[in-house]
Amino acid sequence: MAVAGSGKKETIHIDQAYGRRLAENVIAKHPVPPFDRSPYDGFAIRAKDSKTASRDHPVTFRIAGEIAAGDVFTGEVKEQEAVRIMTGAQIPDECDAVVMFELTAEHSDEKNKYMTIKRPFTEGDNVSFAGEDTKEGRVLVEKGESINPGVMALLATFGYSTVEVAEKPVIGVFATGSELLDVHEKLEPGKIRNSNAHMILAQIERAGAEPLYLGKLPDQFDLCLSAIQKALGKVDMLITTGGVSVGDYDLLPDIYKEIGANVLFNKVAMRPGSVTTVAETNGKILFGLSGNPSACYVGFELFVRPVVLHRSFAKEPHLKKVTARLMGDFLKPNPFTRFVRSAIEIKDGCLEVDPSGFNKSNAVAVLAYTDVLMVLPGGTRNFKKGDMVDVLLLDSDKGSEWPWE
Ligand SMILES: Nc1nc2c(c(=O)[nH]1)N[C@H]1C(S)=C(S)[C@@H](COP(=O)(O)OP(=O)(O)OC[C@H]3O[C@@H](n4cnc5c(N)ncnc54)[C@H](O)[C@@H]3O)O[C@H]1N2
Ligand code: MOO
Ligand SMILES: [Mg+2]
Repeated sequence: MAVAGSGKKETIHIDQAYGRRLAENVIAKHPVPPFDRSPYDGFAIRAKDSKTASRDHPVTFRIAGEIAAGDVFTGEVKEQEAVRIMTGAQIPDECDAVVMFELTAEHSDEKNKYMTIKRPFTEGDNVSFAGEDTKEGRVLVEKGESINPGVMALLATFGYSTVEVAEKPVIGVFATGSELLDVHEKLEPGKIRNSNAHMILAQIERAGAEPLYLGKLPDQFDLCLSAIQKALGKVDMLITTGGVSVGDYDLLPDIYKEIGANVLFNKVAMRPGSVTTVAETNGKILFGLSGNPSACYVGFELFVRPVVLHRSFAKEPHLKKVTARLMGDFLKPNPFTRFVRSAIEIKDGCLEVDPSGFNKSNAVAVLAYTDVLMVLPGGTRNFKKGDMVDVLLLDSDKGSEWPWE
């Protein structure tokens, strides 16, 4: 976690807050509701005045006034008096119950308006009490949590016109590979379009960081070296895809050496993404993700995303782990822990995981239907339909502390 660094805060306007992560606790600055109020359109009464009311002996109240939501009743409510009150309006001090319009009958004479009821009410009937939702001083949402629409409601409730949030780390992205074409270019022999960059830019956004696309680089040492050196000044972290394995044109390992980066690891016992390399130089983290799309995708979610969340004060920065039932056999042996890109659905009240389809490290089609990474531990094999397995949720803003026990 030392290398992961620490997060920075910034203060933003509430209108920009949706989707960001809190850098401060959201505290109830006053009780909610702030005053006893009516949950119905009806009449506020003193419950004791209704004690004798029954079908045969209705009790009559003189209507002493009316209060709309936003108004406050200034008079005094006396014995056998009621005040017309609307939903959300503050209940007059002397009153302690509310009768819905539907349970009253109204009439009037030359001087006054009246209403009658045919049943008694007790103190507190139909009162929405001050503080029943939340008491003052309660921590409602903790620093590090994501600001969802409900949190937006709380920020507004308590007058947070500005809010402290985690600054989004800026993550630069280079796609490396002389075979790469831009998205608008026509296919030509031996070439493919650069899909990883667009995928990673979206993953960066999903993780809550700021993507900075720096372009694609051909597999030429000097060019890559100077581009990476230059880019480091502009970003908090730098992702490259491709060129990280043992091929003649896999230049990243030598580039890390040349810039004197501290390589934290350059292989991981997992599939896909075994070539994932992470290095650090002057407080900047370099993620050397695989060129293979599925391996690149998994490398991001397992290694980059947790760093983003850690810097955003999330207490559980790793992907949320839950269990699911396998929808079909997965018989392949797993010499190393496998993270299978899979879809999920709910069937008979149970989460089911479908790992079917072409699922190699270079697979791209499956990614469009990937909701989870199904975790099959190293040293296992022959998973059967119906087996319970761990899955890591990709679209949840909740996390796990450390999901891969
Ligand atoms: N002799 C060995 N060969 C390989 C090993 C090994 O251990 N020994 N590891 C294999 C594994 S596992 C993987 S994963 C790949 C990793 O390769 P690199 O990260 O070096 O990536 P590249 O060689 O540049 O490209 C691999 C593959 O991905 C395609 N690619 C690259 N960039 C993109 C992009 N931006 N968008 C879409 N596709 C991309 C590229 O054309 C290649 O097909 O190495 C194995 N080899
Ligand atoms: O790193 Mo490779 O993705 O294990 O296939
Ligand atoms: Mg390679």
